[in-house]
Amino acid sequence: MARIFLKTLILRTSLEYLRLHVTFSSTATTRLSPVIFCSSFLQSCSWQFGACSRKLHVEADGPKPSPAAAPDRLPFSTVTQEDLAFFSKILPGRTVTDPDLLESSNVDWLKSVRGSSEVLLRPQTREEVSQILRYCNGRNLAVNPQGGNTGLVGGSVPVYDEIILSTALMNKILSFDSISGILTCQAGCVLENLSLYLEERDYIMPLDLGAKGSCQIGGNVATNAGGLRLLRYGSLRGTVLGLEVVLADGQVLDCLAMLRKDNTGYDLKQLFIGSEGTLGVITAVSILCPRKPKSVNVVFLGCENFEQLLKTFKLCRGMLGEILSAFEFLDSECMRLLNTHLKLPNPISDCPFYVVIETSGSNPTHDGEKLHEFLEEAMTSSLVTDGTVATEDTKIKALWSMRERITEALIHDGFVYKYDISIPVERIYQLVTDMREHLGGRAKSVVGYGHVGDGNLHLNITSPVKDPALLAAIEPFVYEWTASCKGSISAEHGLGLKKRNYIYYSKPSQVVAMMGDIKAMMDPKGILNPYKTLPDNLK
Ligand SMILES: O=C(O)CC[C@@H](O)C(=O)O
Ligand SMILES: [Zn+2]
Repeated sequence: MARIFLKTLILRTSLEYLRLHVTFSSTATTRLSPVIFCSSFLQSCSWQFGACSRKLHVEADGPKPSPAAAPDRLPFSTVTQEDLAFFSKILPGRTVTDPDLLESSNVDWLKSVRGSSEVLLRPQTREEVSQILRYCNGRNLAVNPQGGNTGLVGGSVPVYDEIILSTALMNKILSFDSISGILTCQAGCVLENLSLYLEERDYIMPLDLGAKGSCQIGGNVATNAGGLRLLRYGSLRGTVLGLEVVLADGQVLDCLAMLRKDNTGYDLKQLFIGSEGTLGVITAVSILCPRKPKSVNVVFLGCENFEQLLKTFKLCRGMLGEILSAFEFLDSECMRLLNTHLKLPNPISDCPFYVVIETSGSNPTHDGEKLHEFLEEAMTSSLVTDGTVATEDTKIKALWSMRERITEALIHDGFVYKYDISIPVERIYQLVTDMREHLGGRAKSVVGYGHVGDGNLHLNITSPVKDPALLAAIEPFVYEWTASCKGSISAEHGLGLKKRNYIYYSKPSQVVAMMGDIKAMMDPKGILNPYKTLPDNLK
């Protein structure tokens, strides 16, 4: 009975309220409820599935960093032939000095920060990392720890000639406990590979990012990456159970607990989560993984204004409760860029705002019923004006790409100024509106998208080329606006090189000074990822 009811409801819904193409999913024989979906949209974008947006590289002739962005080079030693001989001895065949091979490690994914390192080290074990750091500390050589190099704030590349210490070859899974769901692996494991490994065992990673095909778990933890599943599974500060870290002087700090509960003193691993490689190099991680949901649905909806979108979020939380796993948004400007630059067609009719809602649960019938009830309520109360639903994997990926590939679409629009703000959710879009008004016609595009469920806005502004006058109009306006709402000027991307000097907009000087004390205690010579995270002039 329930299934027939569902079928009737969704068909009625689609006919009366949604202008949609109705097709049946490939699982329609086992599930009676039809899937509402635009099939032409799916065909046209099927080629790009699995192609992680961060894998698409733009040409390597991007702009050089502005001199103002980098402080003067600190008095570290420079790498000598003797140093290279030492590295080659401990890392035979894994000490890279060929400038062509170093090129992609010297420049960030956005091509906005470019270092001039002459050596890239590729250790495979914590012992090798320990030997490298002990040596560099003794010689006063600066080190830039690097994971997948997908960061957006210039934290993952050298600023000058720092030695690049890549974790890419530290890519072994060390253990997985199928009862507790605790995974322990080396820091260089690529997030997508971990996800595939876990999915075969009926588990998933607690985090998911657009950059999953390239980013590494060590970098994710070092930056406390947020991403698309945070609403459901919380931040890495909760799901990371243990870390192994090599300190600046080469000591190995074993905090690799595999326990959910451990109140024996200070939780030192938290110091390294989000410290962007400035306090130690993470070499292994243990992380609590959720069970793979048996039923996943994704809905793509259109709203007339941001107020309706927020009401939809409130309704969604109330009606979907425990099965809600993501609530993301994009504005019509993002849609325009997806259409123009990536040729991704809008799966629904044009609307000022779009929402991606994901549900994950253990009972497809129960989840389907809840979702349909929510959709009916959202449509009858005119909170949403159009929409489409997917339950089948390929179609789910197609809808997700409308959200995940915005970063890539922006790269094709011009030089991108990126802001990653968290403020009380009611106000997140006001910043975009105010910025548009403030800039007038000076920017090429001003777009807003992000994680509504986490109160996290991604405000991105583009110009045909790098434009210092535009930057001067954006900053400090954007930071002052954020501080006036007691928000964070970096919700999930970190401070890196680009945002380090704006830390005071979100943290009191006393707190920043204490961060400086911790850095001085743990890395007295300051060799680990210099010029990042901490401001140039500690107050
Ligand atoms: O490109 C950005 O500004 C945001 C990237 C990422 O955090 C996202 O949520 O898509
Ligand atoms: Zn994000």
